[in-house]
Amino acid sequence: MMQQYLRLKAEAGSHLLFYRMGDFYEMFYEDAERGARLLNLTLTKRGTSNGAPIPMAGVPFHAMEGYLARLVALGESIAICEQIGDPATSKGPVERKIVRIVTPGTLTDEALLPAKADRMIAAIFTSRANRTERSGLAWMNLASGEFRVTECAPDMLDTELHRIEPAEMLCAESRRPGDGNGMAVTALPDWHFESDGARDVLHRHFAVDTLAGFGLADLPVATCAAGALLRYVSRTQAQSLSHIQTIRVDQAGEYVVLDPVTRKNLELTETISGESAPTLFSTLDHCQTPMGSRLLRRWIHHPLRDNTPAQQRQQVIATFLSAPPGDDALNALAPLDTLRHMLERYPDLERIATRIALRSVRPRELASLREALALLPDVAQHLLQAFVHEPALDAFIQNLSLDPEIAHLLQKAIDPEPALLIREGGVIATGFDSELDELRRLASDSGEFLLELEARERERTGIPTLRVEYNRVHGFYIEVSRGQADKVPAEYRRRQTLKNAERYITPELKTWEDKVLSAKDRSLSREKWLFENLLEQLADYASALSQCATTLAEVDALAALAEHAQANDWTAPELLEGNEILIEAGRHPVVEHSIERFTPNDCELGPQRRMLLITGPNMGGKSTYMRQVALIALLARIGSFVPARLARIGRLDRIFTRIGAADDLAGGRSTFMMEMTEAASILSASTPQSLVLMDEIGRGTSTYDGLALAWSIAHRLLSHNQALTLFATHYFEITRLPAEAPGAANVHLAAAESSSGIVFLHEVQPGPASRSYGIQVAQRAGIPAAVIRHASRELSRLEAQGAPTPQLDLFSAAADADDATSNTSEGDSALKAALNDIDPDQLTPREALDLLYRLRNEHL
Ligand SMILES: Nc1ncnc2c1ncn2[C@@H]1O[C@H](COP(=O)(O)OP(=O)(O)OP(=O)(O)O)[C@@H](O)[C@H]1O
Repeated sequence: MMQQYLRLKAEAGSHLLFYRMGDFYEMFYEDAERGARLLNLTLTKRGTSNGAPIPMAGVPFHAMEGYLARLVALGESIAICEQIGDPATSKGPVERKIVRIVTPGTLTDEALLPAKADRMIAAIFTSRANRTERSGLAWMNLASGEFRVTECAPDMLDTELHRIEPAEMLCAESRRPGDGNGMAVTALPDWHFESDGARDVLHRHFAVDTLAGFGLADLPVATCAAGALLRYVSRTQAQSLSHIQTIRVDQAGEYVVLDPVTRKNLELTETISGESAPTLFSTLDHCQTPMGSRLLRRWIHHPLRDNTPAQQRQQVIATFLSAPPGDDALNALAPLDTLRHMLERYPDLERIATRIALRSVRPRELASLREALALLPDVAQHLLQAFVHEPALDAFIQNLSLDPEIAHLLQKAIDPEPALLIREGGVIATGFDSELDELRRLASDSGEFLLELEARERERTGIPTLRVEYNRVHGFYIEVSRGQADKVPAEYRRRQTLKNAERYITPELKTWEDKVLSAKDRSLSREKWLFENLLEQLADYASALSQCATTLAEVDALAALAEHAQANDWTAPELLEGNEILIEAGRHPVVEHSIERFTPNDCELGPQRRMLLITGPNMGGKSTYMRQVALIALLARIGSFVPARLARIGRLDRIFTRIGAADDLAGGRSTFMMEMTEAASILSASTPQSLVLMDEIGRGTSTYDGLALAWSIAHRLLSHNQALTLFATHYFEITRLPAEAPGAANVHLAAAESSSGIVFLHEVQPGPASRSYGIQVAQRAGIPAAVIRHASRELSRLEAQGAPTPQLDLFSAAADADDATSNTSEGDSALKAALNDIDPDQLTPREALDLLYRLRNEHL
């Protein structure tokens, strides 16, 4: 057996091997040690190898899913090996085979997948193409069948990976990145990425001779990544990947680029501290189905640059909101609410469709699919009748009309309440197959025959206590008490002797038993065969089903956005072609829920007013204001309504944020270094179509260095990048920038002082703030009164001394100073040389006086 194990382990490579033995999956050697440690299992021993005991650890087969989920969450991959031979007929160990490989990125099992997030697997490859270094990226959502590729410059790879958020990343062995960024990294042999081989894998899968039809002709590096990815994923699945039907190219420029820092700072789907709520997604996710939630999450991470698709979504939301409630009192729900109630009853159709394609769907999923399909016409009907005519809704209605044959087939084939697993039987409905019905009747119709036999035998033998019974070990038997045993007829054969009774079998009972037991076996295998046939038939509908699931997800996500817009008084933003952002009475979409009275604020940015310098006290609301502007712009770009009285949002290519940094200790970079790295990337990549958020740049170093840097960065953004910028700062000196540079304007968050301390008004007003109120804020934070008094005295002293205000243009000031110093030192040395040349003892008093005058004239 160990030989067989070692052969399979060699096949499994670095994956943990779950080796099926009876009711357990066992792990051996290092796998056992690793598995026991990760899963907290008892490590035992089995046999020896070279005299040393072999470590072993196992999990019960019925609990495998839970253990797999835990291992996958830890980034492990597992090869599952099953017994495929028949133990009764095998000589030596039963034949075993690796039937499935579970890796973090290739999950399709409901139990292992998060309901509200996609699990992607990606492959990256960087190589030279047309004399420039390019990075190719291919990614797949195995659970939905989505397969995409893109190419980018190598320095954008990290940004692209954060957009996709793969759970597992494949790379070439020789180009393994140092840090997986929380993803499980799997290195593959370099030749998997080799161009001809990769192309070949794709050609064979899609049964095509050229990839030009998919738009891959100009993406040679991405093609290599796509081939390697498809090869890897096929190996992990026992079934063909027939549901991967196409490959889509993500065009550069399709989405507003959000770098990893910005996704984090804006708390789109995760808070800065790593929680899942409150985030923009958790606030908006009123979806009724898991596939709707997943789509909404994808939308939030993929704001659109083009206005048209965003406007289409907006239009549907507006249509959902404009329909009045029904007339009759019984049906007083607004059509949107009715729609959402209908969606509530849908299972995860998207994933069921995939498991149909992979032939791994469970009987109960088919039952829920049957119920869901019965509801489809109602949803389509409702979309048609309750809302005004709208082209996008027409397309939805069309996609929701599936071939009725599939519902019909499920209705006929699947039992109203099917068993959990096909191997238990009880999945195929009565009436679907006459042979199965007959076998089932034979297998279960035992009651009457046995009663009749018992009555007949009692009468024939004259033993009134004679009983016909069954147990699993001995099968059917006739039991007679010991005292009556001498009365049994000659054809009774003894099966078992107990203390007080004898058990017999008769030829008639034996024949009947054989028939029943074999009928049971035959009915189970007939049922399994019928189920497999059914899956084959259903597989033909998998792509129509998945199309229908996508449509339901879209309807659900749009209905959720409509619901949120209605409940929170959001408005439809106007999407413009130019680069401008105009917001009236805007609110922060997440913070407005955690605060009783949120103060709305305006924002106006455009070609003539590209930068707002935002000042105001700590806690005044600067960060909230900046984030709310970015989030409103982002919401507009995903096609949602926005929290504002009015919003006009132009096209954006990127959103950048540089908001308070935490030390990147793991990456070995200090706060200041992080701050400057982020600022550097903004200065190098932002354009007039970018929205840039800069919060307190420069505060991580000494005052003058910080101020000088902040000033110069603001200046550069304004004059060179010309990006739409919100620039919050505590350096009041910078508020003089608008006087020098047109295109910048000062605003401040207002605060007032009252007898009980400072009051934050959270209102954005024109002009710079007059003071910083740092000491008042510190007082509110609970700094001891003695310290506050001391600080106030110190402040008055500094103000009285007229603490030097640094020159604004510090760099040129420094340069001037440098010049001055160098002049002085040159003068010094000339003076020194002149003095050195003098011999005072040789000078008359008159000559000494003349020399003194001369030196003064020359050197002062
Ligand atoms: N528009 C608003 N209406 C009501 N409350 C607000 C508003 N904006 C911010 N706040 C509240 O004020 C608090 C401080 O806001 P924020 O962190 O944005 O201030 P800040 O000026 O950036 O402070 P710091 O300079 O210390 O970072 C927030 O936690 C929020 O509760």
